[in-house]
Amino acid sequence: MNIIRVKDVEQSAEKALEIYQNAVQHGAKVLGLATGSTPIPLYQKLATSQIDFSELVSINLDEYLGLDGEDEQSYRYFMTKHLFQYKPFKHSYVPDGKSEDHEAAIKAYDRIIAEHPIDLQLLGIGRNGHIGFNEPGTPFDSTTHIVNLTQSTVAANARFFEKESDVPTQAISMGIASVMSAKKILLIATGESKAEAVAATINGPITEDVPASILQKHSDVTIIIDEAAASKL
Ligand SMILES: N[C@@H]1[C@@H](O)[C@H](O)[C@@H](COP(=O)(O)O)O[C@@H]1O
Repeated sequence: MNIIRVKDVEQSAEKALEIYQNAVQHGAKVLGLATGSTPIPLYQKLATSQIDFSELVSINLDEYLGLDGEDEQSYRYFMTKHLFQYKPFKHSYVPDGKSEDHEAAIKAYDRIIAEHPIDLQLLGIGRNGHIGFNEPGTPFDSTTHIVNLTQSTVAANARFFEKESDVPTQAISMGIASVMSAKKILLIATGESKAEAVAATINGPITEDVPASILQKHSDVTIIIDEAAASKL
């Protein structure tokens, strides 16, 4: 694991931008993307950068179940708002949260991942160590699947909704094995609320109780953390 400690959120985004510029210059064709508040400063820098994504494919980690791409709370909408409207990709895949046939949507997404091997996978991390929507206890060999969100995750994501009861309780998420199949992984964590999850991910045992701890087994992981997120290392 390559740990990059930075002073603050601004520096985390600057460092992450360098990694994207380098990856695209070296031929990256498929970018695995994440949502949540952590990647927003990076997306702002990518949106105003000189990088051309029009020949690249993006594959998002997850989507709430029951929301379609036009719903302002959906992750497809989030990605369009923060990145795709400024920097269109050749194709941007986001799991289908509105499919009537979840099994078909899951199989279709696994096929997309198999046909478009991810060169650089961006991750945030949940306060409980989840990656994507892979909550604690998710098998490390999981591929795309339907997840039941923990109360901690629903509460943490409620800030984007009118009220907590509006937060979907299920999602469709790339599995941990899907994430680990990426050639390169970049995890960004900022803020005190992630300090415990970061410490468990970097120094803790590899356990399904902390989904991100599996990253210790990946050959090319970079973790960018600010001082607050590094405070329990
Ligand atoms: N599905 C997303 C994750 O991909 C994200 O990493 C996490 C942390 O979000 P934030 O960066 O807002 O703390 O929230 C959600 O659960």
